[in-house]
Amino acid sequence: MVSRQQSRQPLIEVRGLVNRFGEHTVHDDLDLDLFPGEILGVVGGSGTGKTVLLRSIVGLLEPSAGTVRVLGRDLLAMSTRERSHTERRLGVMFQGGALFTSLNLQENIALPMIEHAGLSRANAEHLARVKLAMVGLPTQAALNYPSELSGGMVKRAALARALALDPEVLFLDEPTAGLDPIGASAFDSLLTTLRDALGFSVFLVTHDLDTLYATCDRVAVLSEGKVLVADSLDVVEQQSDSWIREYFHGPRGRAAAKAHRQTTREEQ
Ligand SMILES: Nc1ncnc2c1ncn2[C@@H]1O[C@H](COP(=O)(O)OP(=O)(O)OP(=O)(O)O)[C@@H](O)[C@H]1O
Repeated sequence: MVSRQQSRQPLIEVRGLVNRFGEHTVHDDLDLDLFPGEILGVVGGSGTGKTVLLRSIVGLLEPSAGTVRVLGRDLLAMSTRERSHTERRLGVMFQGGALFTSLNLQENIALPMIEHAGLSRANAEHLARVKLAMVGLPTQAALNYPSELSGGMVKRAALARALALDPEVLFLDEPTAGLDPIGASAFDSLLTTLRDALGFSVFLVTHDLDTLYATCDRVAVLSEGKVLVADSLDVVEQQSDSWIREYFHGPRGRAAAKAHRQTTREEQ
């Protein structure tokens, strides 16, 4: 796996981030960077604030303090117009997909193109069919409604929607949750293939160890309100922190690492 971040300006720069809900401090002076072209995995125990961090970066949640620079600009200091322009350069795939159940797939994916890029309905639906093909869905699925699809197909459709406006950064929140191992592994391959082909960067919140090993250039571990470490898996695995040891060196972590090393050997 290629590490692409060296000596590049980060696309996303989070500095001194604080997020509080009442008495509960979720982030306390958190720093994190996302570099061009990389897939950054974000992990941590339940409730460590992975989703809150994602929401703070994409502008869905106003942090209590700190700065978030997105594509070189301070998100919180932008005018509403600039902010909405910047937010269009970010694609987000939420947990569960969040597709509109009353729209078929091509309508779901065309919607952001009509609303934000001003495309005609016909052009948007044509492009939506291209996006659906790009994520590996059969042509006829364009006219299906989300309820008519398998979990794996819904995930692919949600990915197509996140890619509708050709984002520079893609944010994924637990994209393989609920998929069987074969479906999850197919999603991992799709993600790396699309990243290699289109060159976007990925902020990937996940609990899925196989996904981490199969896709990530770097992994950031959240703990006690901060990023404990953000580095390659080889480095992260070696940290002495108890959660990291349990996560990466427990039975599931060992199995994922072993499977990854075997796949890497077979590919060489
Ligand atoms: N709008 C909100 N109001 C109050 N508390 C919130 C809000 N959003 C998140 N929280 C709290 O912030 C903490 C972090 O939530 P978050 O969903 O980011 O965790 P997470 O690391 O993504 O967890 P998981 O791995 O279980 O999905 C949780 O304790 C949650 O209850």
